[in-house]
Amino acid sequence: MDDKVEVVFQARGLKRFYQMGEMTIQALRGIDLELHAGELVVMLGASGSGKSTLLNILGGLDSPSEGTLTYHTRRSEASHERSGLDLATASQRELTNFRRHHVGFVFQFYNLISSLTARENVAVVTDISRHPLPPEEALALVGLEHRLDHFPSQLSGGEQQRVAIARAVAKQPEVLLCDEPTGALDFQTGIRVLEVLERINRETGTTVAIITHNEVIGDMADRVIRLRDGRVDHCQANPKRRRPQELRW
Ligand SMILES: Nc1ncnc2c1ncn2[C@@H]1O[C@H](COP(=O)(O)OP(=O)(O)OP(=O)(O)O)[C@@H](O)[C@H]1O
Repeated sequence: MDDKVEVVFQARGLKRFYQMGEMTIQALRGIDLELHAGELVVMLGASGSGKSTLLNILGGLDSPSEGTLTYHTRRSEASHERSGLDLATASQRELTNFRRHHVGFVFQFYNLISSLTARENVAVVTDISRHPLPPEEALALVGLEHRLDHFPSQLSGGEQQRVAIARAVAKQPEVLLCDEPTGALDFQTGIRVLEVLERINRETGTTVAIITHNEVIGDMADRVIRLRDGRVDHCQANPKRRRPQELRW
């Protein structure tokens, strides 16, 4: 491995089982992987391959049944965090702290609060953050500086997703985890959202992981990780990242 690569997540033997009565569903069957600081990773896989399960575990929303998952922060406010936090054995308090200060989430459906404006939806998060961007700045980063006082119902689907991205990046997370961020959007709008994610990665150095079943999106990544049947099938570095506006599907 390149000496300069800084590991943000290291997963070893990650498994996630679901017990459904007599039946055990093996969503993850032993995942080994690393995510690197500052990279843009696309995780591809067929429906049911375990993508969302993995992303939820990386984000501290869920815990593995077996295995280890170490998170290394580049920030220095807590020495135990600096030396690596095992999310598999972390307490609820540590997981809450991790989610609040280190990761941002973007989901297929935007989960905005309908009674709050774009600015207020972002402020909900910045109010409890350690290093927040002003909501106006976060919204400018996603190209919505002219929509600050619009309510979700007054915004298009793509604009709502960009508010959701602004909300996720306003706390200046080290990692941005995106679960099918373009899944509910048409092609043009989806490209616009990918441009925003690419820009955030390029300009702020935030590690970005995007899960999708859309193979084409893999071309904009530094690395593509393919999941199959709860395992990493293949990991591949792209010689060159393509800009989202070059993608077609
Ligand atoms: N809460 C749950 N209870 C039981 N089984 C689950 C649960 N969540 C996921 N699974 C199962 O685990 C497997 C992996 O699911 P997961 O949602 O991670 O796949 P995915 O790759 O994200 O799929 P999709 O692209 O369709 O969203 C599937 O077989 C799914 O049915």
